[in-house]
Amino acid sequence: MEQTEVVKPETLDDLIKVLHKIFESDTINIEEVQNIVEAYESKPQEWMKFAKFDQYRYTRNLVDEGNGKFNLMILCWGEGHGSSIHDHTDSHCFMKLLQGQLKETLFEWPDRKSHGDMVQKSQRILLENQCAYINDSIGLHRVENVSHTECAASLHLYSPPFQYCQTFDQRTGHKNTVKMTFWSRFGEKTPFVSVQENVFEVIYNSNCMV
Ligand SMILES: N[C@@H](CS(=O)O)C(=O)O
Ligand SMILES: [Fe+2]
Repeated sequence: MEQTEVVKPETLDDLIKVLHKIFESDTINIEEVQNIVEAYESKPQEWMKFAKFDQYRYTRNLVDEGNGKFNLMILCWGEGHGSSIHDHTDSHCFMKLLQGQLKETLFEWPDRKSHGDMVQKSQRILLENQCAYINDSIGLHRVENVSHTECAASLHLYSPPFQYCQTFDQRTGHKNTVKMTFWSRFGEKTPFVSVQENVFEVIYNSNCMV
């Protein structure tokens, strides 16, 4: 497979330019993207304008629409904030720590026969500048900022972009289809996203096992 030379992106803008180039192609090399995203050394002054925190839950802040090929966003995690167990709608998901640390817990997809607790596969702590990767064939995950004193920020790239995903109840494996919202887009707070609205807005409760 053709591979663009791994040149360290010096700034977030550089990284975005390189990503545009890579995603022009129809086939993407996961390792190449992971290496390039990891090579960018996070500098808060470059991404601060996108990093908008909420008191109650993590926020999703759109940075770039990748010519329709990917969505790049910064997620801001206050102390103790975490996501539900969820899938990634058949997309590639790259996740790089810009600041702080996050705990990622991987789960197996529940099957029809399974009752009760979902099966946990592994757990790891992601450190600053690391870039993790997940897709639906690897499994489901939950991400948490377990720190009581530090906030965290992470850069996520999803390709192709998606608006809906499924969340899962850890105790039962029951799933909901949810719409994902942006707290801000291109540095501007999204109108009408109130504090009552969840990151994952439930639109369809299947109320039955997967
Ligand atoms: N995939 C989640 C964030 S995470 O917990 O990986 C989202 O896009 O909101
Ligand atoms: Fe995720």
